[in-house]
Amino acid sequence: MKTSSYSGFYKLSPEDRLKEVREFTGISEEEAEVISVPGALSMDKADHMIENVIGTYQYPFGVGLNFLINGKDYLIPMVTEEPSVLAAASNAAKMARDNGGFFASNSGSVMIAQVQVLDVPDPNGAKIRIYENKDKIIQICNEKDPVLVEHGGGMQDLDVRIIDSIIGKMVVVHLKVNTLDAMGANAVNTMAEAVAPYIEELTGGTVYLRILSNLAIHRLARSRVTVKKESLGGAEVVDKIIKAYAFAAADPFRAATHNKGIMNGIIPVVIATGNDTRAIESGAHAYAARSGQYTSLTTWEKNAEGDLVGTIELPMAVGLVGGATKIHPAAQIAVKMLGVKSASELGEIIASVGLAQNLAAIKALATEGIQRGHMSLHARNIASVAGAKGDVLEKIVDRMVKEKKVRLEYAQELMKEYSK
Ligand SMILES: CC(C)(COP(=O)([O-])OP(=O)([O-])OC[C@H]1O[C@@H](n2cnc3c(N)ncnc32)[C@H](O)[C@@H]1OP(=O)([O-])[O-])[C@@H](O)C(=O)NCCC(=O)NCCSC(=O)C[C@@](C)(O)CC(=O)[O-]
Ligand SMILES: NC(=O)C1=CN([C@@H]2O[C@H](COP(=O)(O)OP(=O)(O)OC[C@H]3O[C@@H](n4cnc5c(N)ncnc54)[C@H](OP(=O)(O)O)[C@@H]3O)[C@@H](O)[C@H]2O)C=CC1
Repeated sequence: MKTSSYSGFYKLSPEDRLKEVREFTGISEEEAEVISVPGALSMDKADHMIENVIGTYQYPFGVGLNFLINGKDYLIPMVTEEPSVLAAASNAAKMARDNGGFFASNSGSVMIAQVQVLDVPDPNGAKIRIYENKDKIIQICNEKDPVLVEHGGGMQDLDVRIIDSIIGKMVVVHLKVNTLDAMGANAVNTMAEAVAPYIEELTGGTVYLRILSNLAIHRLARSRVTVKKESLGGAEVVDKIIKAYAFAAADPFRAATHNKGIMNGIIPVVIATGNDTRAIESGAHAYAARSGQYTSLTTWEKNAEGDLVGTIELPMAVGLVGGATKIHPAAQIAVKMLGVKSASELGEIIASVGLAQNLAAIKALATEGIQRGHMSLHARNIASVAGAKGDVLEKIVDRMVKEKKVRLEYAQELMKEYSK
């Protein structure tokens, strides 16, 4: 495998796929074993990750193909339980590839920590006193993380907000911290706790919560793609995709499902690289609702040539140091497979996968419907649950898809028929 583009990859055996992946990514035989041999996460490691450990739990690990992002080829490590997701991502990346793939960027890696102050006698005066003493606040925070500062990060700026609430006015300080290659939760929470007494001194109030915000508006990942109308099946398909997008942009009921389709691509990469899925989900959905109405995380429009232009922008608090990324052996292989040099680069890739995933889903929805592609792959799941293997499994899948009866009872009925 010389590039991330590989037609018919899915027809290979899992062993042959891994050989191809090794050739492209340069992972060693021992590293490959970490993902191919069950039990890579030892009980000892697991016991150090969470509490009350009694075992480990496995998910399939696959690769998204055909991705070209900022002119570089990537094989995307994806861990998910849902059939058709990797096929769909690879499918969209293949269509995008014909026209240069994805172009991604980011807004930097600044996280927000919130310090909530109550019972402030003069909130407006307190706000200005906090701004006046910004340098001292920065100094107190940065003393807590010399390593981050040494690498060029640390607290850089702050915002002060006065919020009306059911218990009266509260002053909320946003510490803006460049956490570089860390997701940053631990780093910013430590700073927020350290600076709280000084904030109380400045405001005359009482500090309550000191915690990061997952609405990471200063840590956005962005990606765009232009797909030739010919790669999509013609101008009519472009129009249909734009109509599908218009529905999501206008209606929160549809936007929730549209964005779920985006997360179908995003979360598997977040899991594979050992990052925090809840942080990414909450950030994405809060960002989608920032105008007051929950809406689509992507946009789709037509350019002057009639080709389809898609964009995505969302908070992307992922890290390469800290969290599970540095503990889970498979997460380290996933990061190595990507060959990423910074957390921002990882964020750009993840946003591009989300955009690709959305394209595949809405193209299917706007044309033939989701069931043919999705259900034909889901059928393999159902046939397997019914106990089918090998040739019999393939025959049962074929029958269920052709007869449009992808149901467990029918798979069981066919199982009986083929076992006679
Ligand atoms: C499923 C496909 C890709 C079939 O699509 P197709 O047109 O039958 O595919 P194809 O045979 O023309 O193949 C095109 C490429 O797709 C990939 N591909 C094709 N088949 C496989 C496979 N078996 N295993 C791995 N990869 C596969 C592969 O890269 C292949 O290139 P090739 O290798 O042939 O050069 C298409 O129908 C599709 O993209 N569907 C979208 C499916 C989807 O979005 N699934 C997510 C679950 S549904 C959901 O949860 C989200 C949703 C829908 O509700 C979101 C929303 O509402 O917006
Ligand atoms: N609301 C939320 O989302 C919350 C999430 N979490 C969890 O927090 C975890 C992530 O915390 P995080 O702070 O990222 O992890 P860590 O605290 O483990 O790692 C970050 C630290 O690594 C050190 N470091 C070394 N090299 C670098 C570099 N190049 N760039 C940045 N930092 C570097 C820094 O200093 P030093 O060595 O001095 O530490 C930095 O503070 C996740 O597991 C998440 O689930 C926790 C609370 C809330």
